[in-house]
Amino acid sequence: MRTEALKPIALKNKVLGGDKPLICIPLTSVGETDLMSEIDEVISLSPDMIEWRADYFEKYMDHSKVYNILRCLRAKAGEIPAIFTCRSHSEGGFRRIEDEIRAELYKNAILSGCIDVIDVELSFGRDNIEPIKALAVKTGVKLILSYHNFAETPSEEFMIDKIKEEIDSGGDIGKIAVMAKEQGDVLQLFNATHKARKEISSPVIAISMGPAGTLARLAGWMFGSDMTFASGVNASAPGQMPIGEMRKFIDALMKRL
Ligand SMILES: O=C1C[C@@](O)(C(=O)O)C[C@@H](O)[C@@H]1O
Repeated sequence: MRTEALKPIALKNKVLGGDKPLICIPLTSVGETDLMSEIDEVISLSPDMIEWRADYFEKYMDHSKVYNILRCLRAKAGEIPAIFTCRSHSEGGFRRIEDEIRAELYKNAILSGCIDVIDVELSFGRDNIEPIKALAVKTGVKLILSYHNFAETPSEEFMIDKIKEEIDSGGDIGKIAVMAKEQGDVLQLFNATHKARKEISSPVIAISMGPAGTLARLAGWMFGSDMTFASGVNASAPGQMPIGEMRKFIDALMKRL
């Protein structure tokens, strides 16, 4: 097995794939006014990164409103890097949005100059991913290619292959988020992360969802996961916990290493 040196990615004043795992908080408001106050509340919690889950936003069809939110987010977040995500319904998205519209949202978000990273499902397919990737490369936006499974934790081999496929398909960062039904599933995810880390030089994000997956959200970084998600105002996935609790736990573990 190859052991590739990890190549960290600098995002504003943060490093993905550095010594510390980054903690990201998602924004999940449906309405514009709520979203604006959610941005303020989330920033007051000082996350390492912020993810805008635009699939929650009711006015996703209104270009000028979407652009306005992106500009506000950028202005308020300052040096906190931002991820733009419009999750597909089949992989846990809040609402059903047509592929063409999602592709356009991603392109507009990249061109807005307000975001640092986009998160696109690998299942969006080559024809959709390639033009998004080309635009991202041109503008210096990093691409997370991701896989979500809200039903189960697939086999270790499947998860490792999925991460490799994400990187081979143009992802700067590979991500898997899978449902843990019992603690054995978390062990499986840890093993997959640990092995993938040895074979892949790009940053990796590996998450176990659901209550049984809690340990992976807290300690996944010890096995090679470079980012974890915490709840700010709302959770965007099962098992997310408040950032304060998460930070204390991670800091306690890091101090002893
Ligand atoms: O894919 C992920 C991970 C996640 O699903 C989680 O389990 O924390 C939360 C989502 O907002 C994010 O896009």
